[in-house]
Amino acid sequence: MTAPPAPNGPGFTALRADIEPLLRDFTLGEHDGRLLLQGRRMLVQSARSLGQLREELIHLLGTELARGVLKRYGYQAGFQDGHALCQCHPGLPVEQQMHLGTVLHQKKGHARIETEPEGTHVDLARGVLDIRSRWHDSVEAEQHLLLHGPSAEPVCWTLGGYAAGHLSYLLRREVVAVETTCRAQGHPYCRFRVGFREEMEKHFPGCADDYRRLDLGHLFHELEQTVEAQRRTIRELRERLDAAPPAANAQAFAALIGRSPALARAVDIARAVAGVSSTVLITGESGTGKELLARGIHAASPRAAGPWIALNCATLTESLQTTELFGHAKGAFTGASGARAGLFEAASGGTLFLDEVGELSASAQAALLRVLQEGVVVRLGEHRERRVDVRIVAATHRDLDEHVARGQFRADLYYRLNVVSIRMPALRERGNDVLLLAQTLLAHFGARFGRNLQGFAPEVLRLFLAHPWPGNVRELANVLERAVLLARGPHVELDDLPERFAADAASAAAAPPSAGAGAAQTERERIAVALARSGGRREAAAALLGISRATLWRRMKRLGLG
Ligand SMILES: Nc1ncnc2c1ncn2[C@@H]1O[C@H](COP(=O)(O)OP(=O)(O)OP(=O)(O)O)[C@@H](O)[C@H]1O
Repeated sequence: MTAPPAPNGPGFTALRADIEPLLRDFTLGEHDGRLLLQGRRMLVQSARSLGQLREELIHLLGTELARGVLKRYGYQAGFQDGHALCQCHPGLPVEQQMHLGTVLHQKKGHARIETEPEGTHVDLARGVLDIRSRWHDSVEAEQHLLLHGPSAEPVCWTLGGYAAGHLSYLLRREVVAVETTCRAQGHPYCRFRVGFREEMEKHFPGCADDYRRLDLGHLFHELEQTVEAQRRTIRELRERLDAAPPAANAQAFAALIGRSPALARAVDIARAVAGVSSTVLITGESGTGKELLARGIHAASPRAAGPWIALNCATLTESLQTTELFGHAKGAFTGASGARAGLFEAASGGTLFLDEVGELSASAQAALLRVLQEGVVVRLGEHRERRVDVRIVAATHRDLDEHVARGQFRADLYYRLNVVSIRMPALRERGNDVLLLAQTLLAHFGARFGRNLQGFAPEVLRLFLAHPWPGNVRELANVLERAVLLARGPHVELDDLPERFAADAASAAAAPPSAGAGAAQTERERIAVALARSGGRREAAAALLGISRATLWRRMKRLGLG
């Protein structure tokens, strides 16, 4: 930070242009790789590591406590540098020492500092210190924008701390630096006001509070509250899982066709979690019905009458992700002719479904974390925080664990999203569901295209059961839409399926029969076909097969047809 020349202060002598060579003692040791300033070891670190540290502190301690820790860290850095510089140049007048500190602060890469002559008054002999300055390209604001997105408050905490520390050392009095506007708030540069604590307190009450030591009692209290809130959520979830589904929930998941235990498990968890407003992460392959399940959660929740908004994050560019989700002010970027609310504001009172959440950019991840932590959004180019009440259901077909391990997805965001996770099973794990779905989709497309098809040829059903369905239900729907359009007779035949099924059929016919497994497969297929023909009704299927309902049940259990 510190004080560059103040033209109107009597004790503030003009600075020499050659002051920078005074930093010559800032040398790299040749043998031991140590960077020294007057015998004190210095450190060069990447801007991102500061950003990451800030971010973890904010996540761990909350913004308020993190700000205090980082200001004190900056204060120590400025204080120590002030001491080292005074040792290097013991005879240098204090005004020049102040400038030297500014040069060193700049050289360390924190910001480019420019004094505002207007408003700056320094007359140390009379105890006057009021420095106004502009800080261009603050590293801290840059990192904050990168990792957290725009901020409603100034964020250059270590930088301000450094200024305060350096001047406090030089002037042997408590000096405070207050950032009045910040680049992270959307301003072109940051502005600081620096002065003695007593005077500054008059203009900025409480401005020295951050320099006090950490209040551990407060921290523990917050931690306890968080743990207790999580315990409450878990208790509530347990109770809901145990209770019978409430009537209002009954129809919410009706669109999800299937009776397999794997699907039932996913729906059970979704139904249980619908009533609380926890964030939910739905995982599973593409086309398994993640969005359908998310809609069910919304429909079964107390927010059902509120908005349901779905966004596929993969379809937007990085900059669009931020503006779509969080909105923007008028003139925030070229072409922003008017202010616009983002989807978070639009979804307030309801549910926002973030599909392909693994594709969110780093800045959108940071802003999303803020919404999850603090329940506020800041539109791009604005300073104002807007409170939103949105339930987030996110989905991904990716392995987010791996994404986190590779540093492509924030671990803290992952944990926040993953409060409850639901895995949608792949269609090939759902046994007979494929036949039930096929029947339903046949009726659906038949009605849409005016075709009255009665069912499927048995070999088609066999192929459906054997097919791995990499595209899951979406692939099945596409296959059936095409088949309904192509079918000439009352049943869907092998010819009506895409060519890959003909190849499957040929290889099935060519495969040598394998004793036990083959018999089981045939029995499984016969049962599956009977169930499909009878629309899933076991009694009718048993009658078709000529066995009792109990025998059918036993055989289904043995063959894993659930
Ligand atoms: N169990 C089901 N019953 C009825 N229709 C289903 C079922 N599962 C999925 N579908 C249908 O399959 C299609 C794909 O479903 P959805 O979009 O929910 O999948 P997704 O897992 O979200 O896919 P993606 O990951 O590609 O976004 C939709 O048309 C949906 O209605």
